[in-house]
Amino acid sequence: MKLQGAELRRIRMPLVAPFRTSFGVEHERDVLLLRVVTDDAEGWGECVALSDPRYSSEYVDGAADVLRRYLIPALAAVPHLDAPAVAPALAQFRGHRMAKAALETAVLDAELRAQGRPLARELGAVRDRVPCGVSVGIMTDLGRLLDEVGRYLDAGYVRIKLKIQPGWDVEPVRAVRERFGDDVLLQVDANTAYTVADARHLARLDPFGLLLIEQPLDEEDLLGHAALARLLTTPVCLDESITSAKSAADALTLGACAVVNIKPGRVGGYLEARRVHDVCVAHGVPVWCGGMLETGLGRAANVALAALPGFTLPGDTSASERYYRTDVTEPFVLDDGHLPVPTGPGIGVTPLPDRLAEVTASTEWLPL
Ligand SMILES: CSCC[C@@H](NC(=O)CCC(=O)O)C(=O)O
Ligand SMILES: [Mg+2]
Repeated sequence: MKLQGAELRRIRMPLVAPFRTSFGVEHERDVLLLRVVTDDAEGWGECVALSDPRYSSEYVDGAADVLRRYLIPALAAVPHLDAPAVAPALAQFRGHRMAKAALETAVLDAELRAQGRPLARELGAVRDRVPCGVSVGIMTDLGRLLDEVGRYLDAGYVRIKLKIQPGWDVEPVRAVRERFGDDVLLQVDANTAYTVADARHLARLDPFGLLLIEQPLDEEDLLGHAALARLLTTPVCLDESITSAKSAADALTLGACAVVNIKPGRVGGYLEARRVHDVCVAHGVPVWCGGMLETGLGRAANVALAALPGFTLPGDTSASERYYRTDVTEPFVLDDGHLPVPTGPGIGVTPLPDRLAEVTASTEWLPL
């Protein structure tokens, strides 16, 4: 393939409700979508970077800038472009994994659409639907939390994840256990809000039979997570710390985690995400697919990834309505707690033109 041009599109997606984590509150997603035009086909990629550099160092304006000035021009120089050629062509630029992931995904989507191959098949999916968990934000009071958890369980979600932070951790977990029982699959996500000095406090979560505690410490503190893992019975899962297959191998070798949350945007794309999966499977470590409040475009690709054999825990692959009143694609609708794996070529979905126009804030065409 030869890259002929690329469109950077910013869309504004209001959330159905504010989503609060230990690093802030999201009311609306300012999403960067990428459409690449090649001589064979077009392809779509969604950049998962948030508006501000609070989850990681990336943010959406920075991703747009690095794509416009460095990443897209670098691909224009590749004579025979295909998805495996993207990462090597971009390796000269440091970091910016979410921006690189969006670009690689768009190239992969175009390549697979041209071949008529679904992404799930390309990645090695073994399932045609995936069980879905849901992420529940930090609330103002326990009553509202329990109402929201009850609604998600009634909707059929097979796993509940609670966002936690100092001052909102043991009590919400206890309240959910007391109201919904010990059989509900339950986990927590701290988004780096604690330090290893909080180990004794975090051990108070151990009696509640959690599946895992996600990213309790700073993303660079692998040794702290290894020390914490020795003090807790709840398995430690890493999210922000795992930025590549190599970093997954390092974390596992150090005993820093027993479970890995795989997010394609965080690790630089779906091809690296598969490598992270393969490393974890080789170590006998379960993985699950994390989420970044993706629209149906990123959601479709995540559901394909979540169908790989090592994804043995329910992911944050919720229905479109968890976050959006109207998605930019046909909505993903929960069916008996599962989402179907897209079967169309490439990521298997495309934006609905009218809906895309409604939410578009800006478009920028980069001729190459
Ligand atoms: C805006 S918070 C995004 C990062 C967070 N993601 C979720 O909690 C799941 C979000 C989703 O369902 O897409 C995480 O650290 O795992
Ligand atoms: Mg997380």
